[in-house]
Amino acid sequence: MTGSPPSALRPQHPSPRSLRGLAEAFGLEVRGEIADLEVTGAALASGQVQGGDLYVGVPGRHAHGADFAAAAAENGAVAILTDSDGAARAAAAAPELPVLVTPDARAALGAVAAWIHRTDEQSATLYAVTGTNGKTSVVYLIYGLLRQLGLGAGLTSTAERRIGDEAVTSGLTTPEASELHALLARAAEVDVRGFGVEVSAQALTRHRVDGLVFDVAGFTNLTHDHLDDYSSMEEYYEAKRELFTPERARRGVVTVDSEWGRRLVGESRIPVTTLTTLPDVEADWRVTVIDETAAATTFRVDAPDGRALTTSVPLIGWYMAANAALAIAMLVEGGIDLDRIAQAVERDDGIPAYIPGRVERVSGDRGPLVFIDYGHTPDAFLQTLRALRPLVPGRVIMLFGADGDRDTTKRAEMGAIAARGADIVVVTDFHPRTEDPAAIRAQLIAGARAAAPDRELHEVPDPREALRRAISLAGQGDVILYAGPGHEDYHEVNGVKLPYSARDDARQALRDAGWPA
Ligand SMILES: CC(=O)N[C@H]1[C@@H](OP(=O)(O)OP(=O)(O)OC[C@H]2O[C@@H](n3ccc(=O)[nH]c3=O)[C@H](O)[C@@H]2O)O[C@H](CO)[C@@H](O)[C@@H]1O[C@H](C)C(=O)N[C@@H](C)C(=O)N[C@H](CCC(=O)O)C(=O)O
Ligand SMILES: Nc1ncnc2c1ncn2[C@@H]1O[C@H](COP(=O)(O)OP(=O)(O)OP(=O)(O)O)[C@@H](O)[C@H]1O
Repeated sequence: MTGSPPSALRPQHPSPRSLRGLAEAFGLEVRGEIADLEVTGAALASGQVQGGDLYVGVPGRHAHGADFAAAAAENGAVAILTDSDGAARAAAAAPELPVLVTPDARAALGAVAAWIHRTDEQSATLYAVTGTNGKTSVVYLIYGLLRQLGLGAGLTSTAERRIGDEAVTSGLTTPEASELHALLARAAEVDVRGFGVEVSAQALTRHRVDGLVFDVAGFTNLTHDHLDDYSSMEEYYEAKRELFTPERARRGVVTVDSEWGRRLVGESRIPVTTLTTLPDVEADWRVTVIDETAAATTFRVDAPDGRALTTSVPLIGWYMAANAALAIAMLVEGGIDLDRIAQAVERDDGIPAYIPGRVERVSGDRGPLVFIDYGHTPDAFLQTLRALRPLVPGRVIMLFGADGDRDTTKRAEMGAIAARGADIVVVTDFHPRTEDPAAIRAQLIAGARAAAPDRELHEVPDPREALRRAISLAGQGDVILYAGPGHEDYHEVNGVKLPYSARDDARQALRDAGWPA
């Protein structure tokens, strides 16, 4: 998400389709005159409607989208697709706007958007990645590898939507189906051969990836998160498992390091191949980390057919090797020969991946190492602290907060893991949204105190000041991990997104402290 409204990548030369044809194809009830109307796109938010769009009005938590029919019409919508309740609302709000009625407009949207954008004729290989942590990373690694192979590539992630070199900042992790199909249509215009999609559990639950079948689905891991949206880990798992069905994907690659991954293999309804980083776990693909430095992680991948590849990623931590290996295995499952990948990575001396805000180093060659990370789950904290510890002789200083209005049950555990794994913790504010920021900090601190009562702990509400405090405590040979903000460029307080880039601020704070950055 961004401080300013995210823009979207859409086809530049859409071929209009008849609205009458759409109504007939989907058996939609029509209210109003649509005889000569043509449609070129679809949008689920009135503010995102462009001329020629079908506006899709769905009920939400706060409002019914059909209530915004007038704004959609003003922006150029040719008609509204909505349910019967929405039809009555639309008639009141924008009597001139034709209405197409369907029982559940959100459920219809994927197929409708695919029809409008002709994405059922898609020729790019589609890769979907799900799991709690690592989705964005794997999607960027797939994109990086495809480009390395000389193939046109695209991606959608929490950080960006990207087609070739063209990128826009993301709103949701997984776009609504209207945006996703428009992206794929744009990708087809520029001959993208492979496209990576980060698929959240919410996307599967909310029809966002409807209207397409992925060629390869990948699974990273499943750990505590989103227990505000799902009532239990079981329910959260079941939402993710949905990706491994023939309606959603043709084949899969499952990381079996976790119990959830092993269970998924048994319950998948599509053929899957397995991957592990653990020596004592059975799997088709095996990943062995060879070397970890502050600049790169080197690893070996053993394929099921006996071939192997040794390479590196300019990313920190064993899990980036796991993420890169998953990307490689998914490409192989998608039809790319492993030897071709091996030649490309050997030629370039590794995989040239850049993942915005994922354990991203902002410090220079003197002073403390400073990494900005997007980790906001207990497991991401744990794994990243583990990855960083061996990189420095000195202390690990961890700076973090926790999202307001999101899963509150993970906070104590996040505090505990930080206090156990770091030498100094600095607790700050991170998107308090509508919650009392002091209460969020108190939950984190309670978790930290319970786990490591003697740990040096600083509570500094303002993130800018907190970062300066962390830097003032650090010297050469120490590392600062600032977990949470990652690539983001805002700090959300009470519904207002204030401009704030942790990466820029950290570089400035380092320079102010006399270190290069
Ligand atoms: C809880 C949830 O899923 N909310 C989603 C929902 O919003 P809502 O129900 O609150 O919508 P609402 O405000 O009642 O409005 C209803 C409808 O009217 C439309 N509207 C509203 C106002 C207006 O002026 N014009 C207009 O058209 C809205 O676009 C919406 O379609 O419909 C919106 C429109 O698509 C989504 O943006 C919004 O996602 C919110 C931002 C969200 O945070 N979702 C989270 C749960 C989420 O999906 N997260 C996952 C996982 C992240 C991860 O990887 O960790 C993700 O994929 O991002
Ligand atoms: N394979 C992994 N296992 C555990 N932790 C990981 C893994 N990969 C990345 N991480 C950690 O999780 C954080 C988020 O990584 P990434 O953005 O790739 O995951 P994600 O699944 O896309 O998360 P989100 O959906 O919240 O964007 C990283 O910044 C890092 O701290």
